[in-house]
Amino acid sequence: MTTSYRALSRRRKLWGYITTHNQNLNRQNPLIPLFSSALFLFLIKSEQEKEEKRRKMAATVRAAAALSQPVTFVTGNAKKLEEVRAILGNSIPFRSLKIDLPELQGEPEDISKEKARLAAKEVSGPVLVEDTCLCFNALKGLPGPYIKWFLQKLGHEGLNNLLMAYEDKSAYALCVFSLALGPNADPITFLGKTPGKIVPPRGPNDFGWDPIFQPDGYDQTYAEMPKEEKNKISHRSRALALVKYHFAEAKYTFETEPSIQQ
Ligand SMILES: O=c1[nH]c(=O)c2ncn([C@@H]3O[C@H](COP(=O)(O)OP(=O)(O)OP(=O)(O)O)[C@@H](O)[C@H]3O)c2[nH]1
Ligand SMILES: [Mg+2]
Repeated sequence: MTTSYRALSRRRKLWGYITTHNQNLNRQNPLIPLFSSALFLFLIKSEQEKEEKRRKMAATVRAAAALSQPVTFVTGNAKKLEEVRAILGNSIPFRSLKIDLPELQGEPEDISKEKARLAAKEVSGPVLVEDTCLCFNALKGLPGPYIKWFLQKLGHEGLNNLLMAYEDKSAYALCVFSLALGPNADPITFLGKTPGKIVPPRGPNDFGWDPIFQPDGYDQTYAEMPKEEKNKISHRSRALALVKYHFAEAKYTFETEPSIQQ
């Protein structure tokens, strides 16, 4: 076991103190040298234990930050991947894998976390997934995570019709990213939300419900906006800003070469 310079000099000081005082005290009580040596050994031992603890803690932090491979973004949705690539650029080394994972029913965060657990098992390494919801305030947040199926069955017109009986057309787009550092790690979540309203479809029809969602403060729907504009204010970019911040703080290192974006 190696000993730090700080610990050695502390020990030298302590021994110096004990021997100087011993010379005076020895004359008064012959048991004092024995007692002071025991005290010295005790202090050294507890110092060694403290150092051992410090070393273990540093190793744990290093192990937590060392990932077996770059993060894999798992999604079955090519449009999502396109946006994630555009938003992240080269800020985080990641690769992608196209799997349409089964999805749990329930709250958005739980769905996203469970997706991450499944993905991490598939990949046997660190993964990033996301789950997107479109929530209508008049319907207390529904369709929410079930928007994919509502959109498939009802289309843009049907989604507008769901709100026909309500004056309140407000809605919000919610994105929940989950990062699992490995198959047995508890996923960490990052939420991004953009408020807006549901409108009759306008703009190109190339991504989901973009044509019927008009973000607050804008005259255009997501679909009508230039991609760069949507990526500045979208639910996805807001969640990814938190993901980026997390990576900057965590300073992960990779055991294999972090080849950027496959
Ligand atoms: O107009 C849109 N603008 C968006 O920004 C957006 N993001 C997602 N979606 C759609 O909303 C549902 C989410 O379901 P979802 O999160 O389960 O995604 P998914 O199943 O397509 O992919 P994934 O789960 O494999 O990642 C799916 O129908 C997606 O196409 C969007 N539509
Ligand atoms: Mg899905």
